[in-house]
Amino acid sequence: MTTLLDVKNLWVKFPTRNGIFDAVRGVSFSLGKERLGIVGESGSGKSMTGRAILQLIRKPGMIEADHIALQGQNLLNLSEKQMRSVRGKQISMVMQDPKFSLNPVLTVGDQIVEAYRLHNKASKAEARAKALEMLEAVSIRDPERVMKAYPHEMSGGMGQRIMIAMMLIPNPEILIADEPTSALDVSVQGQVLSIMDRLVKERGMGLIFISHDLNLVSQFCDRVLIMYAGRVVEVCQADKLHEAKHPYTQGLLGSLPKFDAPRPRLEVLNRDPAWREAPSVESTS
Ligand SMILES: Nc1ncnc2c1ncn2[C@@H]1O[C@H](COP(=O)(O)OP(=O)(O)OP(=O)(O)O)[C@@H](O)[C@H]1O
Repeated sequence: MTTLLDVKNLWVKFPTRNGIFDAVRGVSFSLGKERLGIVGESGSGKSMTGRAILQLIRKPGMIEADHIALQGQNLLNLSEKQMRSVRGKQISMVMQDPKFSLNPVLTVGDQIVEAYRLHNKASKAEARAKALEMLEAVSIRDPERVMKAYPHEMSGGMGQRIMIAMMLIPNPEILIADEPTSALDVSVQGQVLSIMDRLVKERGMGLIFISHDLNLVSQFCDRVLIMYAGRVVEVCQADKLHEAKHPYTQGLLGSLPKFDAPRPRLEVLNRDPAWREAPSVESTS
């Protein structure tokens, strides 16, 4: 499999009053043209891992790694200016809530046109035609009308699809989606997922899909990294998640509600302090 991204020994550190807090501790993985899920409970370091790849950790937070290699090029050696061109152009990121990412005072159309012209030499008319095409690609039914609308006039699902359209304009090799569907209801969630799925298949893109939803990730992704306390504790084929070997993953699976076999009480995940330091389990075969 072609490796698009290789992350080796990634640490994200925050100085606090009580010393350095390691939010991400020695995470390593590679990404091909696939859908790679990152799951784990709140605070396990999923978002920080995604943001660190794009060097979007706010100071005084620090990123350290042996390398974060994008097709062989170590991103850690790039200047901020070079990094700006990687962001968006080669790697795009979609966040949970589009309301915070879209500019509220510009129409959707103006924002997409602007994003397109930032990355491509194009006249306004050409950029507009491209914007309409992009909106159609993310299954927006009436793109002419949507172009004239403001972000607050959009539903959550529509806003998220618009964000995905904007992120895809520069044709990135990698899309990092951080809880992209958690604010959406289930039917809209399905639409957004199928759009991302199509893009991975048709464009040969690599997708990092960050989520706390184990069921969703096991159905949608090809492989899954399970994070606990800043580390990857297990790597699994998504469809084999139920055969996971690490007690933390087994605990997470055990604490999911089951609708077909209701239990009087959900299992509580008992965390073993030894999990914080134990080596990660590779169960991809
Ligand atoms: N500026 C900061 N200073 C100190 N600690 C931070 C800072 N930002 C994040 N953290 C800590 O880093 C850890 C990892 O956070 P991260 O957002 O990656 O978790 P997550 O797994 O994505 O959780 P969630 O699912 O809730 O988004 C958390 O314990 C968080 O409190």
